[in-house]
Amino acid sequence: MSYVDEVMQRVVEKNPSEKEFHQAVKEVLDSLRVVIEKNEEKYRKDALLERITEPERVISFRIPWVDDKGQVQVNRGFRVQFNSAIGPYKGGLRLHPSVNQGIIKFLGFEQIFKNSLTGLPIGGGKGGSDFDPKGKSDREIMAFCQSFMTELHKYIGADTDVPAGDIGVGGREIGYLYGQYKRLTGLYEGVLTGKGLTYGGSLARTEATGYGLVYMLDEMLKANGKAIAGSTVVISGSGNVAIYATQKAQQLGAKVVALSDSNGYVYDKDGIDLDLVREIKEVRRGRIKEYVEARPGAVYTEGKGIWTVPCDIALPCATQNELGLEDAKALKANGCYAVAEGANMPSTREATDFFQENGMLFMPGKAANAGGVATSALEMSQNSQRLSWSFEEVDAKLHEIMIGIFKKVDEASKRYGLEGNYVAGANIAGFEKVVEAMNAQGVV
Ligand SMILES: NC(=O)C1=CN([C@@H]2O[C@H](COP(=O)(O)OP(=O)(O)OC[C@H]3O[C@@H](n4cnc5c(N)ncnc54)[C@H](O)[C@@H]3O)[C@@H](O)[C@H]2O)C=CC1
Ligand SMILES: O=C(O)CCC(=O)C(=O)O
Repeated sequence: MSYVDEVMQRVVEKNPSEKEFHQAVKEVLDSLRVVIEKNEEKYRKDALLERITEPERVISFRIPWVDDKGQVQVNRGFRVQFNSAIGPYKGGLRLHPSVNQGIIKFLGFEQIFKNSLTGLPIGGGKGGSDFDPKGKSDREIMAFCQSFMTELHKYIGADTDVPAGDIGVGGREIGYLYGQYKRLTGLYEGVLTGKGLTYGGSLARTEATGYGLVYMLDEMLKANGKAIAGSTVVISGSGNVAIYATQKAQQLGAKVVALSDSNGYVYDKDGIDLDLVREIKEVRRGRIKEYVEARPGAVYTEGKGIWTVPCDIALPCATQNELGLEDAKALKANGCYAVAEGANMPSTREATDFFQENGMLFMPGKAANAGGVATSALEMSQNSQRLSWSFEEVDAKLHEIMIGIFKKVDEASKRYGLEGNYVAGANIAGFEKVVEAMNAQGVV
């Protein structure tokens, strides 16, 4: 059996029931076959793949908090500190009822390679809880965040592990988490990113993941003789990533015709009114179906199905495995030629293979959505310098970083004779830097 297959088998045996983690590891290891085969014995002797697929540390803890009725609730919290070869652990916190150890491990594993691709000194980590923020009052959100940080603060720090937002964690939650960290430690330091602008946040971090996704899309299209201007775009989700991807795509001349949330999707043939979406989602914290109340020309459909809306470009920006094989086929049948992932692992392996086997351009999340974490690293730099850069300065750096990531991904795919396979390019280029750093630091 090849070394890659052996390790894959062991990952499944050692982590039963963590199916998203298996999926993420398999995708990376399959891409790395061409690299590993060149020096299989050395990698095997160094147990390199065993080390890279085993988190340095998995922390799991109880989060008790009191709801508005006076009832004590108990959630489970996680922080997976996956790999610190190239810098302090860095990655978001997710609050969603689906969160479990396998999901946090898949996200932490992806984060290692994504963070490596940014070119910045950040290792991979991820955390979260099965707490459901939907329908909770502000006070309940604060009580939960304070209890979460009461445990988490023991394991994080500005130079050791720097969490940020992810699904269910935005500016409000980061504020409550930061306040509690400061209260417990007495430290005013850049221990979290995505902070508010009045207490150490960076301009353009809110926009960064969505903007970065569209900058990456732009590079991929240009390299393949196409352009964003004049295209029709479908974007899933209506949270942080989806909103700012919509904004940048519109600025570059695209028409975004659909957005969704976990209940259903809206189709607006005249183009999405983003101010209205922001009012519903960012101010009212409402549901996307409220959109059609103010835009009678738009149509709301309950349930899945957003990928049946005809488009040139699809940007999945909601959650993992939201786009399966049948969705991929529907996109292709309706003329879609490019997919770039704003979410982490939103396309199933079958869908990804379909895109690649059917001549569609496909950029995986770990390259396409790296602008968020890259700008978090820029927030860390500003915190260390005790300076704040202008929006234009941060945005220009983000743009440059996304262009750089595209070049690395493209170059790595070509070096292995896999031109146009950006999945392989991203995994290989991300892996190479981490491995070099791991080798330099000995058996750790
Ligand atoms: N916020 C960031 O900076 C980054 C986020 N990401 C990824 O982007 C994705 C979206 O994250 P955010 O926009 O930050 O979160 P968010 O909480 O602001 O928005 C999440 C959106 O996805 C939808 N959603 C969640 N679960 C769903 C489900 N099961 N089915 C359909 N829709 C669902 C929600 O309704 C919401 O519209 C996630 O995969 C996240 O890991 C990736 C890189 C950075
Ligand atoms: O900004 C960060 O540190 C993390 C963003 C994130 O969670 C991600 O890249 O998936």
